[in-house]
Amino acid sequence: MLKIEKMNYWYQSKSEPLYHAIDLAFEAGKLYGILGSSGSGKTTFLSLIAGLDRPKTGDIYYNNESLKKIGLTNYRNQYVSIVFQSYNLLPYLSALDNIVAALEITNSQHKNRKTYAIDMLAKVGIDENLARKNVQHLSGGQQQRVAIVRAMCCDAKLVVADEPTGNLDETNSREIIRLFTQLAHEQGKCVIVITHEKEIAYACDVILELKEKKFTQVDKAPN
Ligand SMILES: Nc1ncnc2c1ncn2[C@@H]1O[C@H](COP(=O)(O)OP(=O)(O)OP(=O)(O)O)[C@@H](O)[C@H]1O
Repeated sequence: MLKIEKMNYWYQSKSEPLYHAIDLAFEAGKLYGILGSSGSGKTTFLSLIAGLDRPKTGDIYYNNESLKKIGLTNYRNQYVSIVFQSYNLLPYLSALDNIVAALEITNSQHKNRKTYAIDMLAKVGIDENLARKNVQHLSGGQQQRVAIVRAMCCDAKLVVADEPTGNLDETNSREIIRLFTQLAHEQGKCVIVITHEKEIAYACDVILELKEKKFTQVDKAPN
């Protein structure tokens, strides 16, 4: 689904590139965990594959089409969903209205967007009563579930998440990873999650570690 060829990036203020030219591929239906020490370039990598910034060299292909050709705005609107550590929900709106707004922005074809949003929220344990509350009154775990429902409802086949469990306790973190696994295995999406937590990474189908400017696949420890 996503192919990265000879990609590199550097910040103007830094004297050297962040990576050795990256060649990497991500498939649909799989959950990927990305590990790496602080400052290794994980968030920058995610912003490049999410189309928030452009590689300085090399290219990224979505279903064999270059992002340069697709256009970054088009790519972000249609093909990719982003889940942040800080949830990034629209404040002052209810969970329900957050989902309906996302369905409107992405021009979802669902006939009754409100009913669809209520059904989807119920699937992650947010009942209608809770769904009608201002999101700021929900707990961190509940807000992150709303953010994941937003990714689930949109047609985007690629979901990228930056430390989605960073602010959550163990129980909520497990639940979030379960939802990501569902997105990959049941909805056939390609889900790429950056995490500091080894347990989260080990729950993924493929673990990649960014170390010394290179991505290396990490073998899963035997159970
Ligand atoms: N806007 C920027 N301008 C200049 N340098 C930056 C900028 N953003 C990040 N950097 C630097 O680029 C390097 C990679 O940053 P990045 O945030 O991608 O790393 P990370 O692996 O996600 O780190 P963390 O795990 O701490 O979030 C770091 O040295 C960081 O200081």
